[in-house]
Amino acid sequence: MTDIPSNLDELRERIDRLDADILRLISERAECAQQVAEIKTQVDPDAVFYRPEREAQVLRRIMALNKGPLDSEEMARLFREIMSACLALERPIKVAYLGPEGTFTQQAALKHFGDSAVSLPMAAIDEVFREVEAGAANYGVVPVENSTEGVVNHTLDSFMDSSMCICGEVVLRIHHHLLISSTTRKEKVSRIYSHPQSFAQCRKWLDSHYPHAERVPVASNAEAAKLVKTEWHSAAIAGDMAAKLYDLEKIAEKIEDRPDNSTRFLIIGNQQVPMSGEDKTSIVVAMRNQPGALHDLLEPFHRHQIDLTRLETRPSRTGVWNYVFFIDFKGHCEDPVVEAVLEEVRLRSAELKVLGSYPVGVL
Ligand SMILES: O=C(O)C(=O)C[C@]1(C(=O)O)C=C[C@@H](O)C=C1
Repeated sequence: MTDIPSNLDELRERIDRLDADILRLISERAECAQQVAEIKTQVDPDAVFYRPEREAQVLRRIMALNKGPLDSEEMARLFREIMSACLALERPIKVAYLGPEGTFTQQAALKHFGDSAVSLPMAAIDEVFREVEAGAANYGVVPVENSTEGVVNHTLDSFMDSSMCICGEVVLRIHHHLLISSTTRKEKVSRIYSHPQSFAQCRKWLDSHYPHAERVPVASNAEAAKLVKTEWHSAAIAGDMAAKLYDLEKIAEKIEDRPDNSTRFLIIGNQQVPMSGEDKTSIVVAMRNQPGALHDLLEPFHRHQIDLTRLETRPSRTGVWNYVFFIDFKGHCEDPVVEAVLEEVRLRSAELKVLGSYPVGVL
């Protein structure tokens, strides 16, 4: 590295020069993205501009190249925003998410697509699916599992009736805060609003700090934050986005019982994503109703040493006491080993649907 001056004025001059260089380089990068868009449109008039596999590769490369002093995740977040702006220049994209505004799902959507994506709040998970199916949004973001509370059944069920596929995943650390408005009397909090999952994730903390407060479940954390604005004796449990959106004060931060509390979200769309080098595949399998069927189904994964990352059971909608399995595993469906496993599983099951292969969440 070149010598860094120690005097404040000189340092600021140096920062100004570096900023001018960064500006020039970002603009040059944006011009490249515009040319990429031109080539994509020449090759295919219905080209898809958002390329999840390429974005994952760019972010992984930046993280591997980074030598500090900024943390690799921090650096990747900066590049996430640069790519988001470049993509918006190529073709702005619309992303439907489980709303209202201020939910963790919106936070996940912005984490994955960056601030330049247009995000559209939907009232329910199946509306997110419908919005993307109808073409009103390019992609959708829905929660699928929480490390404390388990699976989001609505999301799995929606896949059974939909032709949508999975184009990506994003994992968000969930931090809950106890929030009040400027009119709330802190010492008089007798009612707390939140989403049932958030109550469950903060149960122990609430039992020891607010054992007598009434816990009122509402449809979302953002809804809880909104209600608190008008009540002097109420508080809400919600995240940073809702706190900022409704201008609420945090009287207790990170009150979740488990410090590793996180939620995984899926990106849905209608595009098959090529290999990125580190991928996952999600399938749904209907099983024949016979002894040992589940063992038979999983055996090929074991034999080919494919890592299962999740196995979830849901009742099938087509027959009483029939079940379907949602299986996630490491690998891409275009990989010959995975192809062979899927063929074997297909023969052993009543029905198999590949929901998608997609890059393992980078950020
Ligand atoms: O490589 C591409 O296909 C691009 O469009 C460029 C770019 C980027 O900025 O790096 C932008 C959007 C895509 O989602 C992926 C990458």
